[in-house]
Amino acid sequence: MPVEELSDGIFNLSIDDRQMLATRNLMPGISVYGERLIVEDDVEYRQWDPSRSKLGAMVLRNFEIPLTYDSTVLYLGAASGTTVSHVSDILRDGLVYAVEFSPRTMRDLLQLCDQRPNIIPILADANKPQSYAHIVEKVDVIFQDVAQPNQAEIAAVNSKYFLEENGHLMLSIKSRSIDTVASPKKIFKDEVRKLESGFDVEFEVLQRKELEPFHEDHLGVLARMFVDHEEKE
Ligand SMILES: C[S@@+](CC[C@H](N)C(=O)[O-])C[C@H]1O[C@@H](n2cnc3c(N)ncnc32)[C@H](O)[C@@H]1O
Repeated sequence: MPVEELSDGIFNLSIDDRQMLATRNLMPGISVYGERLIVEDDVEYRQWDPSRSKLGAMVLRNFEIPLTYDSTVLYLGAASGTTVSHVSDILRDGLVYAVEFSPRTMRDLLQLCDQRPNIIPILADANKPQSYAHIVEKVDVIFQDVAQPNQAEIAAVNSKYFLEENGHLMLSIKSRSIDTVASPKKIFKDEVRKLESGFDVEFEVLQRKELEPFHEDHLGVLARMFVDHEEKE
């Protein structure tokens, strides 16, 4: 079975002429959400369904994924950990801080954390980074999937607290969480403009693409935080 590494720890498997996105399973033998496990050359992979994961969709939409085996990541909007589990697979020697504000969902996430030592669960509102500043160190990457009206602001305020110099922000923007009536294209343009110049941290937007056909009315954004204003000139 041909296996192609698309990015560090992220694979495309060709099975019976069909392509399958996958990560290498950090916990062999354990399926997290009913996904398929495939063994090839003594390595076990876990199928990664892009229609259940904005990050998975971003991989298939050819974003440059800034994650490596030893990255530290702040993940905002972890839910029960479907995508966090794949981030955990990728970060074999790294760490992911997983923030989720729903106590009920957090209970499922805690079960995942029991199995995986590189996930630190945090029950908190991503609007209040000061409430978890005593737990989270500086990170290489922030990934955000929170479906809130102030998505860009949440990304900016967390980046200011936690993102390393030249660190990357990966953001999924859901237009319908911002405005159900306005055109998604206009909303996306406004949100990207806010990221570029609307806050006291500024970002260089490196890639922006809609996440269809996997997620309707969602924009994926990859950005790098400017260290200071001079660098931008
Ligand atoms: C679309 S789901 C995330 C799915 C998840 N990223 C995945 O791919 O497995 C959005 C999650 O963000 C959480 N959320 C929304 N607003 C939040 C906030 N302000 N702080 C923390 N979590 C939030 C919701 O409770 C929900 O679980």
